[in-house]
Amino acid sequence: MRRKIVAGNWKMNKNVIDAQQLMVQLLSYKNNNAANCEVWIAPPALYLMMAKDIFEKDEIGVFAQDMSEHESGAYTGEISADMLESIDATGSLIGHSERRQYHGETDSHCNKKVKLALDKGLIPVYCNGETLEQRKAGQHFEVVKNQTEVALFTLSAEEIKKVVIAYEPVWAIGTGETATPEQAQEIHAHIRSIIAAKYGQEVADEVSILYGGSVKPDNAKEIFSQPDIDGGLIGGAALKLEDFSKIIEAFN
Ligand SMILES: O=C(CO)COP(=O)(O)O
Repeated sequence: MRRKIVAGNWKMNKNVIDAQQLMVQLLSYKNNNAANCEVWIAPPALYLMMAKDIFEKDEIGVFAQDMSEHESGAYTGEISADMLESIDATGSLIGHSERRQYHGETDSHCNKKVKLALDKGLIPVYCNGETLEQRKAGQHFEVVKNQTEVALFTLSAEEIKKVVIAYEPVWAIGTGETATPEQAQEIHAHIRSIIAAKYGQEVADEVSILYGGSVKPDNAKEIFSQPDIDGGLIGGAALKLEDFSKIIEAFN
């Protein structure tokens, strides 16, 4: 059975007081409501240790938004897989489109990061997805195939089963424009078939593939009901308990 997940990517939002408040609200929500999925958050790195303190029984998975491709050393501003392991973080997002767009991250960087994360027992949430131009040019299947192969196909079958993939079409991120459930399902099935072609269907069936891009309380249920969509990576709607909890409940 592959895992079902609702993950919130907080991006660069909230000061420490607001971050703490939302974490405490989330904990109380989680303790008082049965969820049919795992709940994860990726707050800014500065708040990861606070998150680990608040979710001391691992009620909610705690993820970095990025981690270094290097093990340690003179890389100012970066955080390493080792550091994440040392605070018992659950994992890290890797290759988010905003990292690609603003920080020049490529799939070969992602490949190194995914491997490092796995070596440290962290869950990599590998993000991919096409731009608007690529979709308009009909290249989306090819782009996502290439991204997936470059970033993940040096992994063993045992390793790839531990990776969570988040398909996030760039044109749907923060735009209010969502892929239709059918458009998302089509790419999710495509990603699974690419994995199946290399690793076999059994392995492919174990890989959780999340959808991200303007998931909101009013569209989550339909998106999550697609057979190859195992949950969501939520941006804007993860910043308020009211919205995020409704998205979690879309699994019920
Ligand atoms: O980038 C995203 C999650 O990583 C999606 O962001 P939005 O939900 O704000 O579109």
